[in-house]
Amino acid sequence: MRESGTVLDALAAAARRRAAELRSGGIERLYEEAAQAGKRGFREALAAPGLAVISEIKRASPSAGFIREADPAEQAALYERQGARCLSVLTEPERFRGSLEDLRRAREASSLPVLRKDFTVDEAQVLEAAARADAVLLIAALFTGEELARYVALAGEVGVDALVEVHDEREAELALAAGASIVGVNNRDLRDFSVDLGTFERLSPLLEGVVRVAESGIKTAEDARRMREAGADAVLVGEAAMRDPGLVGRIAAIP
Ligand SMILES: O=P(O)(O)OC[C@@H](O)[C@@H](O)c1c[nH]c2ccccc12
Repeated sequence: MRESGTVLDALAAAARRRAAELRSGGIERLYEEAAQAGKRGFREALAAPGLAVISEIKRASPSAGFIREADPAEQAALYERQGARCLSVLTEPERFRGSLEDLRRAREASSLPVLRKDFTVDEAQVLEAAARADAVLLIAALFTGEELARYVALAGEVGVDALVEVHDEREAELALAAGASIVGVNNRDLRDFSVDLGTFERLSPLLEGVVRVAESGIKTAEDARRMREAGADAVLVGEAAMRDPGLVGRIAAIP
């Protein structure tokens, strides 16, 4: 596991505490809820022809601070009108000011597949996501290779797509070895919040067999075009789309 930054460690530790509470309610119940949930094809939406935009609902972040207040239902409907193919919703409460209620309301207000964006570190959280969303984020830096493979398999068993997020070559190899079918390259280093779109350009050739998502630091349609030219099937845009949803429409118009 990469020696990750203190913010990432703190977020993962908080997620572990929440997962323990979740688990205390009974893991069987979580399996039942996951099994009953309907699904919208997250992976299919990203794999369809043309550059897909995953538009994120994020009120704040450690790197940007407070971004802006948002009603998740209004934001979801606005993103859908602009041509987003999927939504990403932050559910981490402390540093991102998200919630499961945001996830529920965003998914209810649109027809788009929704990714639950949080610091998943436990089986219970995968099941919780499977009952409420169409995809779950697995950050490779938080797992050993064996753990990552186990969580990717679990996601497949309970019918939720897994977006495995990587930031370097080693993690890209881990994601492929774990059987990931969707890999997001985070252009932001979660240790120091530095952003380099070259990260996606460097790692993309390693990921040709899977659905490739370029995440973070995409501020203009030109940035998105650059990711497309480097092999991206999708771009995930948060802060810039929260500040200017019209950006989603400009990116969705890229052939
Ligand atoms: O706001 P940006 O620079 O467009 O980044 C969006 C998204 O990639 C970012 O929010 C993100 C990528 N991976 C994460 C993991 C946890 C929380 C957030 C993230």
